[in-house]
Amino acid sequence: MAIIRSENLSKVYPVADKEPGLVGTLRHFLRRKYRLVEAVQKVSFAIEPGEVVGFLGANGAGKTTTLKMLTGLIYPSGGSVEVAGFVPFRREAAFLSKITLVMGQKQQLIWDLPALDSLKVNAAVYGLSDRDYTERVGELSEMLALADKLTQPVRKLSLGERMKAELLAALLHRPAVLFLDEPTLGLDVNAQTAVRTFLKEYNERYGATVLLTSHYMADITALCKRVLLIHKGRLIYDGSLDGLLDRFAPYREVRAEFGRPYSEAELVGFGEVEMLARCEARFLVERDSLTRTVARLLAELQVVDLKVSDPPIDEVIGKVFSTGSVN
Ligand SMILES: Nc1ncnc2c1ncn2[C@@H]1O[C@H](COP(=O)(O)OP(=O)(O)OP(=O)(O)O)[C@@H](O)[C@H]1O
Repeated sequence: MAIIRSENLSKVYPVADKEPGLVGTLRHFLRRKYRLVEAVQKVSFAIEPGEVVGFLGANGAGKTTTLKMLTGLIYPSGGSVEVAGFVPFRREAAFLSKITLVMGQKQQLIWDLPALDSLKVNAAVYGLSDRDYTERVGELSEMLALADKLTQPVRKLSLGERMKAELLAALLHRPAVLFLDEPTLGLDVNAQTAVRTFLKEYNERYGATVLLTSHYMADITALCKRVLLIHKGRLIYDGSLDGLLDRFAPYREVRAEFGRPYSEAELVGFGEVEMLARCEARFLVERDSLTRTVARLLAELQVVDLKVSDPPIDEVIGKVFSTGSVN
């Protein structure tokens, strides 16, 4: 049975429009003008326990708004939502102990205090016993390689260490559902990898369900078999990461090394030439004609080496975001 279920979930924000300057302010004061922003429109999906699902979309697509509705921070304007058997916006204590929301750009740890002090506050809020508290802090800080950092004031931690400490604080009550909004935002490559590895291990160890947004495709490819793609408030794809490539990138990338240089004119018949440098070339070839094209390349040209791969997923997603093409 699904642990997260969203049916026709919608959110409309009324946004006040104010002209600039003093006159604009006075006019706005006397007669307010509102415009409606349909941030999320009839979004439906269901997520099973233990799944790690990537939530993708360009800036302003509606990801954070959806996460806020799933965690009960805002009311939906329409549709229904259920998480772990609860209606999120009722914000019942039993619901809050089942979920966590981590936002890469927000922090809950107190800046001037050691993380351990904030963790004690969280333990009290969630009513953890001393035994559970000690055991969980020990286990999580070991998984996050953070043990010797918890006694330092948070402001003295590096960005990566701070994010790891934030995760520790967010997971102390061992929630069943993790909503992660850009958990690796701004981290260097090593810290990103550490956070990713931790999330994977956490999901495997505790069977937690994870819904994750990230602008770093490496996070998505490392963690998520399934992705949801939202575009201008509408869900335009729900399926496997591979299926996303099939649907939005109906071509494959062929890299070839030749025994002699070829001109672009000699190569255009094989596909869209993306790169040509002396004896090397990169083409985009339609998936449907891939076998035929490769056979022709081998038969008609002096091919020394040949490699076929999917185009980089960042490129594919970037194209969907910029063109809005859903076909
Ligand atoms: N409190 C609000 N009041 C009015 N409009 C809002 C509010 N919050 C978000 N919006 C608008 O709703 C739309 C969706 O925003 P949202 O923050 O959900 O997008 P997002 O996919 O999370 O984007 P990003 O990746 O940039 O964080 C945007 O057009 C945004 O300007």
